[in-house]
Amino acid sequence: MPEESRRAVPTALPDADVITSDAPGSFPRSVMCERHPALIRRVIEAFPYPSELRARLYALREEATEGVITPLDEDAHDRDAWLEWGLAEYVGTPWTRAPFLWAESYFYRRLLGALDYFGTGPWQGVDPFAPFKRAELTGAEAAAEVGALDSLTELTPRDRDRALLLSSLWGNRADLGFQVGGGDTSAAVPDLVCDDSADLWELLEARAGGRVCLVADNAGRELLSDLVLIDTLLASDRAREVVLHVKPGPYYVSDATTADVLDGLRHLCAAGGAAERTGTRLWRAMVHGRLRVRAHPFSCAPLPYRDMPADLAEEFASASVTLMKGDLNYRRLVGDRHWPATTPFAAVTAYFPGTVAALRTLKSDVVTGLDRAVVDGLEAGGKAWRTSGTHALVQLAGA
Ligand SMILES: O=P(O)(O)OC[C@@]1(O)O[C@H](CO)[C@@H](O)[C@@H]1O
Repeated sequence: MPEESRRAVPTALPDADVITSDAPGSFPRSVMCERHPALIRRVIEAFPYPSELRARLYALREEATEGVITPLDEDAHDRDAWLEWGLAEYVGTPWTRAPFLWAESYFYRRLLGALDYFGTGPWQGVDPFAPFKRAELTGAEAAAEVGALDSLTELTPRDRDRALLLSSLWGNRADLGFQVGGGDTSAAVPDLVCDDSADLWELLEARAGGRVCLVADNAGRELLSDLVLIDTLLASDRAREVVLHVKPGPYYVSDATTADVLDGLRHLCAAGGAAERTGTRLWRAMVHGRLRVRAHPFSCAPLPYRDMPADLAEEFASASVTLMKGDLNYRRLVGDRHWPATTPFAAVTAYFPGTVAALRTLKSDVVTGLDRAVVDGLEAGGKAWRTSGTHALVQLAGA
């Protein structure tokens, strides 16, 4: 079994195979062999890349769908990090045989490399996903959600809290990689297969005045709702400080970077009404240090959080709660394995330093912490409830 984590999983947990994209017809296989080629096609259509960059993208598409993993260039700036993350072990392995989490992450690193994102030439730092993220931020849905902030004042504080948490959770379905794969983001608020939100708000009240870490997922609409959630935590002093973890570079199409946070803030400030007041408070919070943005290299690592470095563990340990947003962060939090869905969430996150809450729309196979009856009901429904984006969860552990 390929090693997904570099640290042994405690024996108290059920034996669960690491998820790979080896099985024909599986969701991971469709991501590696259909969604990624579709993404390469969309990126090429979105930019007037010169032929040598297009050729590299086509070569990556061939390698990542039918070939074996090849190493980074000797002079790659992050080669040591990737060697630390297991690159030498996987070179020569068919992409579909490596852990899905590892291979998918490496695909995005290689895509940036193919486009000279880390180079010193004219394409340095050009985010290949920027057009998609920008279009989502300026789209009709985002405008409607921003406009809805004006009516939040009509809600009771409790209802406002619930609405904001659901918005942050619901926003997670709007990830562009999911949409590239034909995911439906138009359905109503996702069914909650597990809902610890009441306990989460109770904990935030009890630990008022602490530091909340929010590990962001997608830019655009999801990030806007995360920013509004952060504002309400700061304005109500349920958080003295919020540390917003973003990615150090473009990742998984729509994952948020610092540039996306600034785009989101400017979008709120320019929207007028309650959105403008929210954006202005958040801008001031950043200036005065109550809202800090962090872009740790491990946020783009191909490994589970079980392998996180000490400095990141210390930061999460110091938080009153760490809010983990999205599907990819969930996979990294619990370990991307074929866990039985009833495996206790507390058991698979027992390693995590401090209290952690996952807010996630289900868009991939892994899930834990569900009641048997809920699983039986979902399975009876016959639909691809794990990957369709129609269900979501709020799970809390380590309180
Ligand atoms: O973390 P997000 O944005 O909620 O979702 C990311 C994600 O669901 O998209 C990929 C498929 O496109 C999955 O492999 C991955 O987990």
